Amino acid sequence: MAVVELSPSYRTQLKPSQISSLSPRILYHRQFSVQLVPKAARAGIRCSVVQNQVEAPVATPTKQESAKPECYGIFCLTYDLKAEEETKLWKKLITVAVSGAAGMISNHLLFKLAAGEVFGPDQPIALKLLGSERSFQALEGVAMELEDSLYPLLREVSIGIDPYDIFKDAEWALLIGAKPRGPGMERSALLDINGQIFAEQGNALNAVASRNCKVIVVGNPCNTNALICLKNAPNIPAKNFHALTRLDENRAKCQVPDFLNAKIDGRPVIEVIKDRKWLEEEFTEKVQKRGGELIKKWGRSSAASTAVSIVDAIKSLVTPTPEGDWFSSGVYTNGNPYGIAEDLVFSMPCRSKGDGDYELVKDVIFDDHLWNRIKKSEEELLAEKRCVAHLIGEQSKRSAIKEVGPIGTEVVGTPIHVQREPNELGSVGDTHI
Ligand SMILES: NC(=O)C1=CN([C@@H]2O[C@H](COP(=O)(O)OP(=O)(O)OC[C@H]3O[C@@H](n4cnc5c(N)ncnc54)[C@H](O)[C@@H]3O)[C@@H](O)[C@H]2O)C=CC1
Ligand SMILES: O=C([O-])CC(=O)C(=O)O
Repeated sequence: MAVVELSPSYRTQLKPSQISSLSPRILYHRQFSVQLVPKAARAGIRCSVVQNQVEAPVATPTKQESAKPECYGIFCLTYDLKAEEETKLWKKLITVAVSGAAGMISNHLLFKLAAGEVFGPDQPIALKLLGSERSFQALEGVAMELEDSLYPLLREVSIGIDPYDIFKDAEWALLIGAKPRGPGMERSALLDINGQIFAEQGNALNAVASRNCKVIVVGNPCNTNALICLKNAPNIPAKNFHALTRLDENRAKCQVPDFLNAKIDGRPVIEVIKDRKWLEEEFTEKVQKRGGELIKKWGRSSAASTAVSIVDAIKSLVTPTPEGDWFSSGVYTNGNPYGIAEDLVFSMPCRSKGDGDYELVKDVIFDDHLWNRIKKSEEELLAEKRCVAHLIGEQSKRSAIKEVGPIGTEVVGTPIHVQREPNELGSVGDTHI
């Protein structure tokens, strides 16, 4: 393989970290005889590799370009892919923002995103990573590991702690950054700590993200955090906001799928598994308590399986749902067919055409047992909503806006101002609801 020598003048344009990480990437791209164009681009520096040479770059920074946040290390380079047949077929670059990027879940997720496991092997990706002040060094570590992984599809990485920088033009925002619960805690107890984060990030998305940005809220309690987020982002359709409830679907499937609607060998589960008590009590409770049980064992909440469920949740939106199937996602209840209170984020059966959007499945069946549990979840979410009235209430930009639901229903956000009662969140369930 040819070794590329960087000219001294080129080196002077780069930070030491960039120089040390340049060669492997260049060598990699050399294998495909790709022309390199450093994304100096941003700073106006250009160079190309032709026959083992790197042209000395010429720096021509412009005012507008230098105002942009700097991308990380080797990712300050982008490549002109003209020479590469395969990459000619690649789709247009997408920008994915991830908050809590230095945390446990992201540590699994980011590498799946960069590898093409989520958006596909022909989808180049720019990752914009949001951390907190405390986690900034760790965030740099994450970016270094992404560099070292040499993912061809990963075209850009930026890191920062200001959501207004990091969410700029984001087409997907995966909001993971939030405090996890510890052993013995209820998820709803995180509301006081985490709710504010999602109000701020909703505001930032509203100001700078793509107008059709798809948002997946993971930080707990994810349903109510998603509600807070969407209420603070009225410029983005409420339908674009999801709470990650997919982990529970996956957990349920690993025990036994939805026992009323699912089939085993073409026969309804309840005909095959006759033990109704097990289905109603043990099965449901097992799924419900799974997160807490794992925290007891690990001392921290699920990370790898959560990352997998985020991948599943996104893939369900970007690939057509197979005939007769559906997936679970926490979505805004705006004209829902199941009679769930409007103006909540509630897990619903969804289908997608693969365009990032979804429609609700209207004919899922419930029995009294399931219906009672659903109603308890609804009560719990209504109580959480009352607790965050100050984050979604009168100050909320969206609450003043009349929205038209998917089936033409007009819904007006109705802020409720109720003081938090100490035991109001006495939780009935432990599932993402
Ligand atoms: N919806 C679901 O199915 C699941 C949700 N979760 C939730 O996901 C969240 C994150 O979990 P982990 O990654 O395990 O936690 P973690 O503690 O490992 O990582 C969280 C990261 O977020 C950062 N952070 C905190 N505030 C931030 C802010 N305002 N902006 C950007 N970053 C910020 C922290 O510095 C930390 O690096 C928790 O709230 C947890 O309860 C966890 C598992 C499943
Ligand atoms: O239980 C938690 O706090 C984390 C989580 O949401 C889960 O594992 O389901």
